[in-house]
Amino acid sequence: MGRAFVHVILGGGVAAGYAALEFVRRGGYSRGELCIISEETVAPYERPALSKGYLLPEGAARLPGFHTCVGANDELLTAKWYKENGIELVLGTKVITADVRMKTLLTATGETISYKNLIIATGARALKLEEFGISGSDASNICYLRNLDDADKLVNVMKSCPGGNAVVIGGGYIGMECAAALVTNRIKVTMVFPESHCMARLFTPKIAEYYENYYTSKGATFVKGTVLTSFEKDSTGKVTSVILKDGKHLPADMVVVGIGIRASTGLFEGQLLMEQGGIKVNGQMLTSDGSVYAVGDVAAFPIKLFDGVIRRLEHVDSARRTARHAVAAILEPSKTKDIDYLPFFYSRVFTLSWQFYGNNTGEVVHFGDFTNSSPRFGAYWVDKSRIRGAFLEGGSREEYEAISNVVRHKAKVINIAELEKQGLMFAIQESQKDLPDGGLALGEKPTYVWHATAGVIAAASIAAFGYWYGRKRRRW
Ligand SMILES: Cc1cc2nc3c(=O)[nH]c(=O)nc-3n(C[C@H](O)[C@H](O)[C@H](O)COP(=O)(O)OP(=O)(O)OC[C@H]3O[C@@H](n4cnc5c(N)ncnc54)[C@H](O)[C@@H]3O)c2cc1C
Ligand SMILES: NC(=O)c1ccc[n+]([C@@H]2O[C@H](COP(=O)([O-])OP(=O)(O)OC[C@H]3O[C@@H](n4cnc5c(N)ncnc54)[C@H](O)[C@@H]3O)[C@@H](O)[C@H]2O)c1
Ligand SMILES: O=C1O[C@H]([C@@H](O)CO)C(O)=C1O
Repeated sequence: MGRAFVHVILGGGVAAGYAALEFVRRGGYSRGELCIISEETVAPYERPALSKGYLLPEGAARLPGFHTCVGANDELLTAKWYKENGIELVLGTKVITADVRMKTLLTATGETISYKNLIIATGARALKLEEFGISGSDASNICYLRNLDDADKLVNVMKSCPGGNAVVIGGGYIGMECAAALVTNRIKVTMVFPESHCMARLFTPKIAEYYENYYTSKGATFVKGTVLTSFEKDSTGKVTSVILKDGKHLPADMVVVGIGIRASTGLFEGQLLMEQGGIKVNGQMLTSDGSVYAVGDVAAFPIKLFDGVIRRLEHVDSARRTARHAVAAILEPSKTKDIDYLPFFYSRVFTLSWQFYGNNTGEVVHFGDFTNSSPRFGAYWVDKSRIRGAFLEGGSREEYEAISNVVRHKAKVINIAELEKQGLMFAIQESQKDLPDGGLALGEKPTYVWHATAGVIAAASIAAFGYWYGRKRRRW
């Protein structure tokens, strides 16, 4: 007993939403031929909002305001939009087994759904402390953050302890963004993580120092280079303190845990080739099976810019673009080249905002002002005399565009000391080399605009003179 669709998108997160919009934009299906199956009970939404706008003390983001694809300044895809576009939303439905050979999916409700083309967009799940041998993280005041239910729990727990103590476990993206949100909600925050500095996956010690000093100035405390071993709880089972490896007790009215994710590949292990902890795909996002594609957090795909190295990226821009690419490959395979993706990560905490492009490999060259309270600083990563990665805090749209360009074009670096001196100007000047007339200051009009304007003024002046002279002659 079940339904058959031409295209099935398995998973209802960010990639699913962007894939659905691409199907509609390309008109590549008929009503009833496309469905999204999602364990979540709401239509795809911009997951990044959950650790930012959703946690604001006032004017917090709430659905339907952040359904996809508003995160990319595109259409708001509400449940009504899917209905209007003939896309079946099978929500609140977990797929429990997949049969790639038979092209069928079995849902927890006992339905078998068959497909011609499958896009796997199952994303990832948050790692639990129990997976590191630490029990008790199911307490009512311990919060993880992956989906809307988690975010609602986090908001409720936060509201239950105004002015209280929060311990944040993990110094990565979730840890940093939730810590900033907790401080903004006037909760006292202590962050605990095993590395010597925050965001160890991406930040240099110098960059990390800036953010740690900023957080400390906002009242946060860092306990670095250690891990928790257990929780102390009261008679109701609520956590009252976090016990660290060295025996230290951190008082806690609430705990937020952000210790990484695992890609949700389980349904397809043994059926599809895997790599980098994800489902391996080619430049068309096609898996080792000719009818199955994988996108977003779950997909391990070749990064052309890094000479085809297979990477699994856990970021929203990659989810959006790989999703669109898979739909293009399904609908117009002959016209769809291999994906040529420039890895792009970003974060916004407090009033700070940074962007990173490329790969953080090679020699690091820092630039800018690391002291200012309204900061503008960054770094380049240089490998074999080429820019491989670039980071900028507090840039303008044009400046972010400039650093993305030097990474995309692997800009040549002759002299490291010179690069350090030029700093951001290096990226701006390099980017202007591609513009007409050899370049211009940021925001200036290209010369050809001035030439054209001068031409129009000159022609108008000659015409006016001729008219006046003619009038004068006639009068005479
Ligand atoms: C709190 C938070 C904030 C973030 N902020 C940023 C940010 O600022 N910038 C950034 O670049 N990235 C950010 N990310 C990462 C970004 O959200 C992810 O990279 C992106 O969501 C990946 O999209 P996806 O569609 O692959 O997976 P997801 O968005 O996780 O969607 C997967 C979907 O599949 C469903 N699913 C999984 N298994 C099944 C199953 N068996 N049956 C049915 N449904 C299933 C899930 O319920 C979910 O709906 C953030 C992530 C989180 C959690
Ligand atoms: N702005 C963004 O791009 C953004 C924002 C939020 C989430 N995300 C994504 O969501 C996912 C989850 O983020 P995350 O912060 O959980 O993962 P992460 O990988 O960014 O950070 C995990 C952190 O957990 C800590 N850790 C690891 N093992 C631990 C242990 N046993 N005990 C204590 N601490 C431990 C480490 O400090 C590590 O930095 C990631 O894929 C991330 O890319 C991205
Ligand atoms: O990409 C994102 O989407 C949400 C929000 O912009 C949606 O409105 C958010 O906070 C991001 O970082």
